[in-house]
Amino acid sequence: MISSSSHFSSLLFLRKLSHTVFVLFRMQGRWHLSRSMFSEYQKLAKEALPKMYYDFYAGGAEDEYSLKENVEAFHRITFRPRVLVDVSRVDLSTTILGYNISSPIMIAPTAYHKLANPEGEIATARAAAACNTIMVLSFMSTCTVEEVASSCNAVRFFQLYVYKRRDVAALLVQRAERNGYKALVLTVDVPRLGRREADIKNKMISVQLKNFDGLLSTKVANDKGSNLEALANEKFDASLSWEDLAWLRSITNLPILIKGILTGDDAIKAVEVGVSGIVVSNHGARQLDYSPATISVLEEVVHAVRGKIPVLFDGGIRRGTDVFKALALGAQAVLVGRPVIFGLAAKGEYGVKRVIDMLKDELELTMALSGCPSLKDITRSHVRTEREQLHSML
Ligand SMILES: Cc1cc2nc3c(=O)[nH]c(=O)nc-3n(C[C@H](O)[C@H](O)[C@H](O)COP(=O)(O)O)c2cc1C
Ligand SMILES: CCCCC(=O)C(=O)O
Repeated sequence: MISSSSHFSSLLFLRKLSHTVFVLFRMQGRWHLSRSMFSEYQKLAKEALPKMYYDFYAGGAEDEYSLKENVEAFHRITFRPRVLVDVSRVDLSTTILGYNISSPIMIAPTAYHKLANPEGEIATARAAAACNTIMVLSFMSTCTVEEVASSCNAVRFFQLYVYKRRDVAALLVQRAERNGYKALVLTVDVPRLGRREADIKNKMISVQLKNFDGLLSTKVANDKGSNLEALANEKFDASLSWEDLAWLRSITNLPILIKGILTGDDAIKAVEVGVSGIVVSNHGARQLDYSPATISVLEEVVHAVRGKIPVLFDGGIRRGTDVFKALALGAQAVLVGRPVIFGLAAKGEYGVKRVIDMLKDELELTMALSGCPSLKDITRSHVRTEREQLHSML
């Protein structure tokens, strides 16, 4: 059904498979969603994608307990807002490893963007540049390190998996360094791939990745289950350990961040081996099911690190209020995974930009309503965790 209004040149009411009704409206030659909520982008992505790809992007490991918890644990944290603070200007800008970005919302490394949109990681990188934020390019990207580097001037970090073929990892690190990537993000929570049951049922494909052309084959084709799982279990080096950080440091001058820390103990080890930062992450609940919701362990990690290195955070960020909560509990910035992919699948580069802008707008409003004109004004006492709520009832 199409109608028009005095405000918008045209309106399109859509009734989705679920019971939600929302409105697409055309303004200044572009289509916009009336309520640009994550769930609406997720629905659009679901409709746009073949089931196999949607399930790969959306899914988690086994019972998907952690997948739900990553999101729901945020719902159990409430605010302690302050009033009568001048919030006529709210400043979201920050600095990560010395790079200025417009807000503390970065793009997490996620594999296979061309399965979501033909432009793949190039579209995502251009959106990152337009939003003036940092994109972490996945080791398993479908566009090459060089293609993404030459597509835009976004500050880019490179995520690293270490294959048994260490020479391949070393070569990719050199290529990233040569092409202006500013840091390495070593992902440490995939000695083997988690059991993702939808991918097993769908026989998820594993395509040849251009980054590895002439080096090794990443294409697996059997019909025994997830080809991606077969690939990871064949190629990834499950012997990788803390000692190997010395090897990594010996082959690069880039700062190294470790992604996949969930305990204070491991955070202390990360500080000891001299990395430049850590990312508190359970890999979007795709690896070890029943690992804790990441927001529930952030504070433990922050305490262990004692301000020695920056702590970044990912997992379950769907709203600006979630970003605020993570910052209040000590994160320097957050990374978002699925929201970016759903934006990309629904509307390409524009969709990624919209998703990031939506989170930024929501964060700005949350800061204004909590009495925080800048990020440094956000403190631990602006939130109330579930534990604190339970204590106050005793
Ligand atoms: C489809 C998909 C692919 C991913 N691929 C990678 C990857 O290649 N490397 C990596 O370090 N993390 C990968 N991750 C994990 C993300 O970097 C991030 O930890 C997670 O998505 C954050 O949770 P969120 O999706 O709830 O924002 C992937 C996550 C998803 C959903
Ligand atoms: C084989 C690894 C695939 C990318 C990844 O890290 C993920 O799907 O979570």
